[in-house]
Amino acid sequence: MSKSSSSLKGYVGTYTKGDSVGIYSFTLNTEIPEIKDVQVAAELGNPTYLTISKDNQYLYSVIKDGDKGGVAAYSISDQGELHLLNSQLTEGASPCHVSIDNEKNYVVTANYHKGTVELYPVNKENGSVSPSSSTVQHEGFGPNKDRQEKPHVHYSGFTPDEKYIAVIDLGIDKLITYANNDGVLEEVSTLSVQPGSGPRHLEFHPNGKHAYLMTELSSEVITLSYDSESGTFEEIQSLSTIPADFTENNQGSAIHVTTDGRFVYVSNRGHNSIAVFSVNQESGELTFIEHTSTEGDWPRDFELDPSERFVVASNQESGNLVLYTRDETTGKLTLIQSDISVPFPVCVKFLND
Ligand SMILES: O=C(O)[C@H](O)[C@@H](O)[C@H](O)[C@H](O)COP(=O)(O)O
Repeated sequence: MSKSSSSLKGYVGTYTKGDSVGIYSFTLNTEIPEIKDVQVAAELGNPTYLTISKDNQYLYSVIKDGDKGGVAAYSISDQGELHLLNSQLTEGASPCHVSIDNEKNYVVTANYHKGTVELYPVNKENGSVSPSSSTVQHEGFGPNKDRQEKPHVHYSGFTPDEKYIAVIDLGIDKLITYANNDGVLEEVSTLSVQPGSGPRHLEFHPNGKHAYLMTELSSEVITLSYDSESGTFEEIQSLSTIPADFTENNQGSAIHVTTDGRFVYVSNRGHNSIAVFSVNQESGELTFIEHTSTEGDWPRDFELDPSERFVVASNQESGNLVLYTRDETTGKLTLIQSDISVPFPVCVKFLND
C-alpha cells in the first residue's frame, strides 16, 4: 500500500465499551476521496493506542485482559489483516500509549494509572514482545487535586535519532528523557512545565531541533528546543489551543507535525476542534491559523495519512471518524466526510509508505 496507491489502509484503536470489540480497519480511497470498509481487525480488550513498525510488518497495541494490562503484538499480512503473535501482561491497569523504534528493537509503553514507563525488547525473528526488561515508577504529584494526585505517565516515544526516549507525565507536569542502556531505562534529564498544565503528548519537528508538547489540563501547545546530544528540552513559547472566549470544559488531546515541518495540528476535546498552527522555520515558534470543527464529540486523536493530503479525526464519544483534505500550502482543513461509524474510537494509524 504505497503512496502512489489510491487505497490506503488504516487502523483504529478503541475502548471496548458498547459495541466495540477491538481494533478496526478501514480503507481510504484517495481519489474519491472516501473512507469505507470499516471492519473488525482484531478482537481484544481496550486497544486504545496502536503503533505500526516502519516496515509495516508488525502492529503493537495496548491491551487490557481482565485485571491485567500490557502489550499485544500482531503481524500484518499483505492484505492488511492482523494475526496475533503474543502479548505480555502484568497485574493492574493497562498502559495508555505505545511506541516502537525504527529498527524494531524495543516497544515502550506509558501507563497513566500506574505512573510507570515500561520497555519491552522485541523478538527480532518474529516481532513478538518479550517480558519487560525495565520499568520506571514515577513519583510525585501536582497542584490539580483531581487529576494530579499522583504520577500519570501519558506518553512515551523515541527521539528522532532514537538515542533517547521522551516520556510525559501529566500528573507531575514533567517531560523526562531516558536513555536505553541495553534494555534498562536511565533518566538523563527533566523539564518541568507550568504546574497544573498536565502535559500529554509530544511530537518533534523534522529538523530534530524543536518539539511541540500538548497539555491536557491547560489546553496549550508548548514549543520546545531540543538538544539531541544531551537529550534536554527548553521551553520557547506557549499558546492556548482554544479561543479566549471559550469558557466550557476543554481537555487538550493529540498533536501532530507535518513532515515538511510547516504546520502543527492539535485536537481539543470539549471545544471539539482541530487547531492549526504554522511554524516559523528559524525559531520554531507557532502562529495560530484556524480552528476546524471535528463534527462530533471528544476528538481523542487524529492522524495525517502518509501523503499528508488527508487528516482523519476520531471522536471518542460520538463514535465517528471524520475525513478532511489538507491544503499543503495554507495548512487549512476542508471537511469531506463525517459519518464514518466506529464505536469509541481513540487513535487512528495508517500503514507507512
Ligand atoms: O485522556 C484523558 O481523558 C485523561 O488523561 C485520562 O482521564 C485518561 O484516563 C487517560 O488518558 C488514560 O486512559 P486509559 O488508561 O483509559 O487509556
